[in-house]
Amino acid sequence: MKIYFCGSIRGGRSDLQLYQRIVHELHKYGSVLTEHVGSAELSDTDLVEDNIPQSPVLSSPPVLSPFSPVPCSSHRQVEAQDAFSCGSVKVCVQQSRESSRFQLSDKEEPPGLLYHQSQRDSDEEGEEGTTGGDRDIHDRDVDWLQQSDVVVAEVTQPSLGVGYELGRAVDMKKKKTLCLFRPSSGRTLSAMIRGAADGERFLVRDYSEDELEKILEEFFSSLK
Ligand SMILES: O=c1[nH]c(=O)n([C@H]2C[C@H](O)[C@@H](COP(=O)(O)O)O2)cc1CO
Repeated sequence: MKIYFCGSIRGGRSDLQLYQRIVHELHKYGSVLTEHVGSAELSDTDLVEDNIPQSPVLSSPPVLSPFSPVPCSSHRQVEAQDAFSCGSVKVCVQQSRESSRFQLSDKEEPPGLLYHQSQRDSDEEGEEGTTGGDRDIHDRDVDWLQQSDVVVAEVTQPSLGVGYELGRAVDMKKKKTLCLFRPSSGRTLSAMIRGAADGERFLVRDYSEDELEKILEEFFSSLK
């Protein structure tokens, strides 16, 4: 069985470790065409001190100093001077090489407040060194999508690429698709994904990480 796994790359790599677990698990059921989605080489979550987050609404950056890492796989906690209240807040920030972006963690993120670094050139992100660049990545992935027997997507971290792949998969009439979403993230899944669920060919499953193996087992045994 050929499995196409979708997970965020340029959309943000905060779920990388989970993608690795999913890819590992999917190997039990077939060959995973998009193994690279779980590759640690496509991410770099090290906090670089000269890349201090800047608020788009402030003339000077908030004062941030590195704080000891919290027991959170993909974020670091920093203490930040809150320029709005003049108080001190603790926030989790994330920076990945793919997005060059700092983002407040899901749990602590006030609505609409994100600290962004400017994006790097797109050819520095995702799969580097692909000779034909983004065109080759796109064409190869659409080809793999067509070849695949099933699509499994982790959709908690929003990603344009994953959304696009799922839209294309819906149009490939016999493609069975499982979308996995973690409500514990505090996010709300796009209506364009949840609303596409038909309970048969396109499934959307809310889950927690400890249910992963069981859910995949159920999904793949339902295909037999
Ligand atoms: O370098 C890449 N390689 C690649 O295969 N993709 C595909 C696979 C992923 O499921 C999806 C991720 O999209 P995005 O990068 O917009 O988060 O797109 C995406 C990129 C970068 O956009």
